Amino acid sequence: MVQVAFARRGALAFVPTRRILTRPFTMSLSTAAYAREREVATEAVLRASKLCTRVFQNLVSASTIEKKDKSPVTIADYGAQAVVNSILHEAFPNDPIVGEEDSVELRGNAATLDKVVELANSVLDKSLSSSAVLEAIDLGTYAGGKKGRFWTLDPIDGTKGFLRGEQFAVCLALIVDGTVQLGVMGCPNLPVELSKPNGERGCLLTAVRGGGAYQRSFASSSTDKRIHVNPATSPSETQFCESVEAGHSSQSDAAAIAAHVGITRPSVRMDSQCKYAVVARGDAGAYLRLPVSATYEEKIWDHAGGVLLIREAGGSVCDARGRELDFSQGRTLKANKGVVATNGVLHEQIMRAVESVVGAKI
Ligand SMILES: Nc1ncnc2c1ncn2[C@@H]1O[C@H](COP(=O)(O)O)[C@@H](O)[C@H]1OP(=O)(O)O
Ligand SMILES: [Mg+2]
Ligand SMILES: [Mg+2]
Ligand SMILES: [Mg+2]
Repeated sequence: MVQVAFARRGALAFVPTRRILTRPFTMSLSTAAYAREREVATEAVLRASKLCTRVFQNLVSASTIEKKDKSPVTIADYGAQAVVNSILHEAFPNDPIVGEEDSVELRGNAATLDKVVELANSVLDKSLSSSAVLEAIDLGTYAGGKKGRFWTLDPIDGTKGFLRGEQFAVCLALIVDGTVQLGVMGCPNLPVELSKPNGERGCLLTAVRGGGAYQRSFASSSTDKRIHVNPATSPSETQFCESVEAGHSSQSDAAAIAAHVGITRPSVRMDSQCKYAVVARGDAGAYLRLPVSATYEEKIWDHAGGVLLIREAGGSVCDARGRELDFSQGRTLKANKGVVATNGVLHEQIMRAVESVVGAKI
């Protein structure tokens, strides 16, 4: 517990200086806060990531069906949600889950359900029946809210990126009384080093509140390495990161904001919460998500883990109006509009530009 206290504000004053200097901000995983949750979440996300990669390699072209909202959803989304929910429920049977998917369409499609069951069982140590898989998926129907502890899951964030063979992420976070305490993100297609796109791919990113942000590669021998945001003090030294989909975030407003702060490098465009990961590890200076619709409400599972990663890597996050993101409002971030995540140093400067470009219209 002593080592954990080093990372907590307030506890620092009681720790002798020499010990701070010799073991700065280190955490022992066995004694850290939420250690068991982190272990279980990591296991769940890695198994779900394996399932997604298997689907992409073998089945994706044959198995895309359409949800009523027309967004693509594959057997991988369902399978990953079944796997993560089932592992979470076994370890923490009293914890509710806010998950993106539900089983409604799957219940009317026996052939697809069979594939989902086979897939889920291929990465689990047990054999779930069809009804157990449906029940596991529907553990994700919790409404969220201000009080208590719950998980939020996006089994595949960036389904469009997944279908294109580009970036997607399995995103899991633990929220307690409205505050994100743990985030675990599996990014199967993300290069371990962005500058080496043909190098090793597959990253696990983890953050515990007050305990730092870490990355390791999917390779089994890999160990967690602490990550930090880019130290750039001038916007011109860095670039923005934004959605591939112009319908999810205004790329023209982002270009205007970049021009305003003197960024000349093109934005890094990628799908999913991988954008939070690349800002947290310093590949980009900021992630802008700028509203294109007056009515769209961001979902908590699209942001919870990523926001914690940014903060624990030394960065800052708020919405496009400068408000704190509020994860206590239910399944959506209905009190917020858009998201701006930065390396911290550049936050005020970027927010001034955001205000001047989009302030009047959001
Ligand atoms: N109009 C919209 N504005 C912002 N985000 C959206 C919109 N429609 C869908 N999304 C969500 O954006 C996320 C992907 O973002 P990105 O483009 O950054 O990868 C998905 O979770 C997707 O939700 P859904 O999974 O329900 O389709
Ligand atoms: Mg979706
Ligand atoms: Mg999503
Ligand atoms: Mg999704």
